[in-house]
Amino acid sequence: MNYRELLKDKKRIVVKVGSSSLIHKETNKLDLRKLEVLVRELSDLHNQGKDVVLVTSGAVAVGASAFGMHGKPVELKKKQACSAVGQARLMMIYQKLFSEYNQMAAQILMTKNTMVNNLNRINARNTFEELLELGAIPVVNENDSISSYELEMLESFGDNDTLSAVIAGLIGADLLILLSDIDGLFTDDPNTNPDAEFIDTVEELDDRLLSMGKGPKSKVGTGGMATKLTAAEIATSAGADMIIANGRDFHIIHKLIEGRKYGTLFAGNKKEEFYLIDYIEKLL
Ligand SMILES: Nc1ncnc2c1ncn2[C@@H]1O[C@H](COP(=O)(O)OP(=O)(O)O)[C@@H](O)[C@H]1O
Ligand SMILES: N[C@@H](CCC(=O)OP(=O)(O)O)C(=O)O
Repeated sequence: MNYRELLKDKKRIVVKVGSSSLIHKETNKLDLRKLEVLVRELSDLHNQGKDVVLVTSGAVAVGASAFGMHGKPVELKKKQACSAVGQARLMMIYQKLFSEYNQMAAQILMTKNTMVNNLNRINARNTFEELLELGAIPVVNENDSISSYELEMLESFGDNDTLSAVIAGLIGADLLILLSDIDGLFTDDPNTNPDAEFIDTVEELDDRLLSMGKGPKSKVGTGGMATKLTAAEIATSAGADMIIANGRDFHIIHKLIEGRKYGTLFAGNKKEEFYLIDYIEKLL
């Protein structure tokens, strides 16, 4: 049997969408038609009886456009102010769209610090479990406007790729889907190397594969593929399958669940002794 055919039986699915998949590049404003498709796809997964968690970026970009800024701000406190305004707007729109499909959207804002602290981590897990039990769809982002730990340690925001994998591990998800502006993992960044080859399936993440995303990281300026491969390491070690696919058209979500061949699939490979905290500490 084709491994991808098993995807239709997944019960608990985390979907992460990057800013680039949600925002009109020219204006930094939300692509509302795409958001509608995203929400409809997730609502339908939920109607199929699956637990669904959405990890969404976009707060800084939406806030920047609300303030009339051109492009995303560089200065940290400006980014924080933008995320405070943008997160509220983003959530208002998700709430409205999910309610049109009779779904209950719930907001959870997290920081790495939340995950390191044992009590906070257990609280977060309990909240996710209760929300899913009650039939809500948690909508998650980093708590950018107050995430002082990351600011002190890294002087920049963390990223939602690793956050979504940590959440997948925390709640025992069996599938993580990262929707990006690229078709999946290539042997090198295809935007800079025309000879880069597409990788369909990764059964075992080894150092050679992990290094493929590292080089181009500095060139692309964002997390790029490096953070997606870190996410793959966490999610697959926790036992979840992970897919990186193109978020150009969010209809891809149901196509992936149907087992159709899009994106790069990383097969879950649960480590005998998997302790999420070990992986989180490596990120700090
Ligand atoms: N080995 C690779 N395979 C595919 N894409 C890569 C690779 N290395 C770097 N990239 C870059 O990663 C980008 C996607 O990451 P990113 O810009 O952070 O997207 P998102 O906003 O969706 O998280 C691609 O557009 C591509 O330029
Ligand atoms: N938390 C930030 C985005 C962080 C992030 O990982 O962004 P992206 O690389 O677009 O997924 C925001 O909402 O603007």
